[in-house]
Amino acid sequence: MSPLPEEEAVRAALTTVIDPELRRPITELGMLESVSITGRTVRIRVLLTIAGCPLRDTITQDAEAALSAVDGVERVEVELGVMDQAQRDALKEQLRGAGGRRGIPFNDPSSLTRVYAVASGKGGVGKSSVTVNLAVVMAAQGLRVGIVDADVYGFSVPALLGITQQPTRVDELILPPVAHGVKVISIGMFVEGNQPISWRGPMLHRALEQFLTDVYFGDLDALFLDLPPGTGDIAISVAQLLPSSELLVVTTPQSAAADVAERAGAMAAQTGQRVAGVIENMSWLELPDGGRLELFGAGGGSTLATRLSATLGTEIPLLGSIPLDVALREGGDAGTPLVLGGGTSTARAELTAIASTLARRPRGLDGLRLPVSLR
Ligand SMILES: Nc1ncnc2c1ncn2[C@@H]1O[C@H](COP(=O)(O)OP(=O)(O)OP(=O)(O)O)[C@@H](O)[C@H]1O
Repeated sequence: MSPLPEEEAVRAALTTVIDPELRRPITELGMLESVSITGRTVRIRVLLTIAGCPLRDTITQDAEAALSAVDGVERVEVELGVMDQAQRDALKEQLRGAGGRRGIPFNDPSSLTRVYAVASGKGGVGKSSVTVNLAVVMAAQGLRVGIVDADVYGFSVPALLGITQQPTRVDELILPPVAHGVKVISIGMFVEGNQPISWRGPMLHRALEQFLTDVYFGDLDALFLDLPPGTGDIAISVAQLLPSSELLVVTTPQSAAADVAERAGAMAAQTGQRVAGVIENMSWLELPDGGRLELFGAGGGSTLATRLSATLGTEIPLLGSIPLDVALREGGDAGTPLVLGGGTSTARAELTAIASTLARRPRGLDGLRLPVSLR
């Protein structure tokens, strides 16, 4: 018969129970109120941030599983409670840093998060599909990744990632849902059903500012912003609110699409943002005989990269060319991005290669920019 469970082992096991939204061990977040061991029975009391915490069952199950695996434990009882205001304040202070620092954490000089604003000239070129696949690949590679769906009129990121859960609010702090390892916030999570949004520029600016200030992303390696197509208010707000963000410009190979995308990329000359590169999507369709059908023509991506390099006076790379792939569209419809599935495909390989290139780019302090004003 195994020896009776020891408190040290029980507490060690609890460090593996991660709060699904905050993505940190419950033991570090002030959520573990008490542990008691009587013979082979372990009782713990866990404090949730709010009463209706949607992930209470996940936390309970994870704690039960972790404790059951401890030597000598035969019975586990998990009791749930709710933090009081003082405990919530302490948690918020811990998450935000001493003094409950407000402001956009990605602009902090110590932030090492690479911020990529994904832009396109025209709509429907696959900007959102590319964004979610890149983010999911990076998360699968072990990076901490977030997405802000800033495509206010055509928000689609939650559906592409299969998210139906609402963000949890801890007072004014918003905890983003996590899907496939990626923290996601979208304006679509704050509107009823499929309501159209008819906000004007200043409201959009404030909404985006609130996302960037009040949403707790924690330390991220990469943050993607899915912009609306074109060079509208949101693109300008992103440049103002996140001056160190870099643009990724998505286009199809069609020359007309590349022309429009050039305007979106060239905006960087006015905002002082960098362009991290061009991504060509829907580049060709692979035929059953192995041939390629260039449905939308050819060369738009490399033409765009060349022209942006000339306009901006710096080398802008074509990061990759992603073919049309039925599985990519199906994965989006099902909420399970293509890159998660098994099997091989050129689209998957290209997305993975682009994500690796972006993940390798260091974000040093030289990447920091001072805020610009375009008004
Ligand atoms: N490489 C691809 N192969 C097959 N289908 C694709 C590919 N890229 C995107 N699609 C499909 O094309 C449609 C448009 O893609 P998506 O919504 O990602 O574009 P978008 O540029 O973000 O559009 P918008 O900005 O107008 O919302 C979707 O149905 C998506 O599944």
